[in-house]
Amino acid sequence: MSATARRAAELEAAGEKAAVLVEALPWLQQLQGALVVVKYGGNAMVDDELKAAFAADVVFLRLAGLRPVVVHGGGPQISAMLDRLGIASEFRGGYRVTTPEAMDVVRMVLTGSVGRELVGLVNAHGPYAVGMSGEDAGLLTARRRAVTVAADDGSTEEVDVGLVGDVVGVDASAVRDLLDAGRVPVVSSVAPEVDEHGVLTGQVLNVNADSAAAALAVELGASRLVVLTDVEGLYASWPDRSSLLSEVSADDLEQMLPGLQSGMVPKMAGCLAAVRGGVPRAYVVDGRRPHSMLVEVFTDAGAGTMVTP
Ligand SMILES: Nc1ncnc2c1ncn2[C@@H]1O[C@H](COP(=O)(O)OP(=O)(O)O)[C@@H](O)[C@H]1O
Ligand SMILES: CC(=O)N[C@@H](CCC(=O)OP(=O)(O)O)C(=O)O
Repeated sequence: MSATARRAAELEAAGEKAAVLVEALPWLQQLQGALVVVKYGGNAMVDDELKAAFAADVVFLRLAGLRPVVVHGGGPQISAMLDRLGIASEFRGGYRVTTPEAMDVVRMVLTGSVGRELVGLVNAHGPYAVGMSGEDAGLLTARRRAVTVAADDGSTEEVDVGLVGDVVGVDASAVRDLLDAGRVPVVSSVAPEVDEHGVLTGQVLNVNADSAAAALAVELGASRLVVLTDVEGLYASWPDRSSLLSEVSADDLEQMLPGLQSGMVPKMAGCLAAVRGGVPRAYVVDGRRPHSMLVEVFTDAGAGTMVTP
């Protein structure tokens, strides 16, 4: 390639980069100060490069004038540790059956390991991230839940999944304090249990991270809930790859919910709860693609599946 042709190619590439920045401009204006809850799922956080790209995206949101809050899972990491310790674990209806022994490991892995790692990756860019769990400053409280599982004959049964909770209370004042101080809260989904009178029992519960993110997004009045996962988005008839939905309304999603499988159950129930609770948009995006969150937030085309009220 001649020097002139190379120069022309460089200028064209620079123009394309500028076009991307210009496309982001209206979104940057619209989203100044907007609170965005980002749920980072365990299956999209098994690769070091992806984790670093995710942390950079979070810092980008913060420096672009948004207010990101990260809620993280860690299902595969919990399963790996349970395996190492020889503790059996299984999922029913998308939720981990959690014995007291497993609960200790869930808490240790989510708050003590996965959360710490994310905080470190974000803070490689500056002192932004502060890790906390649902136990800190009364952030979350939860009540035990049973899980409804569909049998092959079409009937449903209630299954006891042990120390698994639904969020019943959110006190987000500590999260707001951190946001006001310019920090990025990084939250793990372990929550103290309350009884039917709202009294703390002294037990902690394992809360699915999608459900925790949705509850926090509602309480914070978030502008967006972005759920990163290990699939392109929601498929209308999984696993038919031609059935990817770019958009779904809350009403249509509610109809689909009983037919969904495995990890998609709490994820889509969370998105539904978020938009029904006042969050204008919830997105499920492919966390295996680096920077998919930035594409979702700052481009016209978006990525993944958008849930609207
Ligand atoms: N209708 C569906 N659309 C997309 N994925 C589905 C669907 N039904 C089941 N799945 C499965 O759900 C998985 C995502 O859930 P999960 O593994 O719990 O994610 P995460 O770890 O990100 O929370 C996908 O990888 C896919 O295998
Ligand atoms: C009750 C329940 O299933 N809790 C989850 C909590 C972690 C989580 O949600 O992690 P992902 O987002 O990576 O799936 C679990 O034990 O795996």
